[in-house]
Amino acid sequence: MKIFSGEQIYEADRFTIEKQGITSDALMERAAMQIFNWLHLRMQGAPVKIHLFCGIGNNGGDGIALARHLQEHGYHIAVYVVNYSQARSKDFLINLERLKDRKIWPEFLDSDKHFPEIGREDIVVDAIFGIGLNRPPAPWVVNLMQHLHRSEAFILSVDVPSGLYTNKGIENPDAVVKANFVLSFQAPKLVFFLPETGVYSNQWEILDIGLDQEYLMQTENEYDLIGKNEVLPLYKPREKFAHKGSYGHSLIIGGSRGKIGAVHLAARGCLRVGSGLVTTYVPKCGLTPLQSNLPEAMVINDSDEYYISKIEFDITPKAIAIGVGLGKEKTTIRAFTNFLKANDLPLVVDADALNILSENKTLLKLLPKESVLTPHPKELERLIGTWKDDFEKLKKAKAFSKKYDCVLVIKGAHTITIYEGRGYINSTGNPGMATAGSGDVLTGIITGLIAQGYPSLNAAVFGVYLHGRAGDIAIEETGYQALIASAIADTVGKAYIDLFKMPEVTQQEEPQDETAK
Ligand SMILES: NC(=O)C1=CN([C@@H]2O[C@H](COP(=O)(O)OP(=O)(O)OC[C@H]3O[C@@H](n4cnc5c(N)ncnc54)[C@H](OP(=O)(O)O)[C@@H]3O)[C@@H](O)[C@H]2O)[C@@H](O)CC1
Ligand SMILES: Nc1ncnc2c1ncn2[C@@H]1O[C@H](COP(=O)(O)OP(=O)(O)O)[C@@H](O)[C@H]1O
Ligand SMILES: [K+]
Repeated sequence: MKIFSGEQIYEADRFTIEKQGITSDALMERAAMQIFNWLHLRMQGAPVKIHLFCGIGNNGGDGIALARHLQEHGYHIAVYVVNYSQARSKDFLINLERLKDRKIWPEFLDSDKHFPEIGREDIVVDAIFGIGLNRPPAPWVVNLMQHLHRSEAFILSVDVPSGLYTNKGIENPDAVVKANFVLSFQAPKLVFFLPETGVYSNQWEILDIGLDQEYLMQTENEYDLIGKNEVLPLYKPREKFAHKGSYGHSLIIGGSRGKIGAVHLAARGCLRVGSGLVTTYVPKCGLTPLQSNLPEAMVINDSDEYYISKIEFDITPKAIAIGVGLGKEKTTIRAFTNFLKANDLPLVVDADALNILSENKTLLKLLPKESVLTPHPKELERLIGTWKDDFEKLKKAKAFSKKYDCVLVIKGAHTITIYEGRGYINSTGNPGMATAGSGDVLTGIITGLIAQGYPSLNAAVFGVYLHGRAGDIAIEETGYQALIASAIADTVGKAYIDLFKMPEVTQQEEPQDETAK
């Protein structure tokens, strides 16, 4: 699903209004109607008090129009205009008049002297600022936001949590509404997925307000949200007459004393994703545990007992993973450097191999084209330096990916894969996956996909999706806390099967055809 910038949404607005020959307030009416329907379906007329806090722009206009619909359906409402500016938008004013015509008189707030009382069981609609925020809110508006939070009422934000910019980070964490739910128009917003801003949108849903499909299809976007629909076209089916050689030989290089498990987990993910053959390359101490616990994987031993000291093998893998459990012994750094100088096979680089690259940046030039790098946030910082906010992080990540022609997989709650100036935001996964070794499993999965012939970018995007989906399916049995990395690997099969499951359709009563009786 495409994610658009603020400017693109405004442009889509203009385009739609012109092409469909409608007024801008008709579009606002659609938006308000959609929110009303959403709420009405869930509340069914319940006598809960709904407090609507409306700014003076179009976000506020949506709130004011929503208030009218709620009132018309008998809901118990209180409307407040958060009067932070005199520059009221045209459609806000139109809707304010419509409200007054129905004898609803909003309370105007313009200082923190008299904030209304809000009960814990009430509902707050936050329509203070939308995507038009362009400077910090006034201190009294910040106090109002805190007042909303203190009430502990359920907060439903219209379009975005008020106080979030669409194109830059947060200046003051108190100046953003923490929404329990966000109803966003037409397309998800990038801020829902970034770690600093995503925490303000606990849950979100998209409401289709009928913006022009042609515009939406043709407009080039920088970020995509990756779900089942996006990965299905990447999937490569298995051929009837295939043999294990058809699906690639993966080599996983890593491990050190006490960290052989990381290689086991990567190899397990690699096998489960379908790599035809998997060989691990580990120090001698890894031989017995690997052979006893993961008989499907082959083992090549380094000459050193505890650390990788020389990377030499006589197989020709289709893809190589390097770094899991590797450590940073001097001898290992030397071995890794010599390996990079000689290697031209596709690489997935993780963990300590990334840290070695960060400390020896000249080595980055030795990476084969389209190598996949899978840093978690700390490893990313070591690679690209610090950032002032998530937007700068993405900018730096794109520059880095371009400079070294690599696919950068920024791991997190919503892992973002960066390549050729574009970002692919993953939609699967859960907090149960914040567990030791889950990143190692991902490394193995991506490597196994490359070995099967997936191009690096597709392997990264698809691999991240499958890994997250496996985690989501696995927690149905384990819950968040008890999920462990090997279970993620072992559930990859179910994640594949799930790709081809149709979404469950709720049974709807067919309208009776009288003539058929
Ligand atoms: N296609 C869609 O998705 C549709 C979207 N719709 C809705 O429109 C919303 C966007 O509306 P919007 O452009 O009027 O901006 P909004 O966020 O209401 O801000 C109001 C104005 O306040 C100002 N301002 C900014 N910061 C400020 C500050 N700190 N303190 C004081 N003032 C500040 C700034 O104006 P300025 O003063 O800079 O001229 C700004 O313009 C969108 O989120 C959605 O809810 C639907 O109605 C229809 C279809
Ligand atoms: N809250 C979360 N939601 C979804 N996925 C998560 C979450 N926390 C971690 N993950 C995923 O788990 C993996 C953790 O990787 P990493 O930090 O390298 O762990 P390790 O080094 O222990 O293997 C990443 O793929 C990340 O995206
Ligand atoms: K809002």
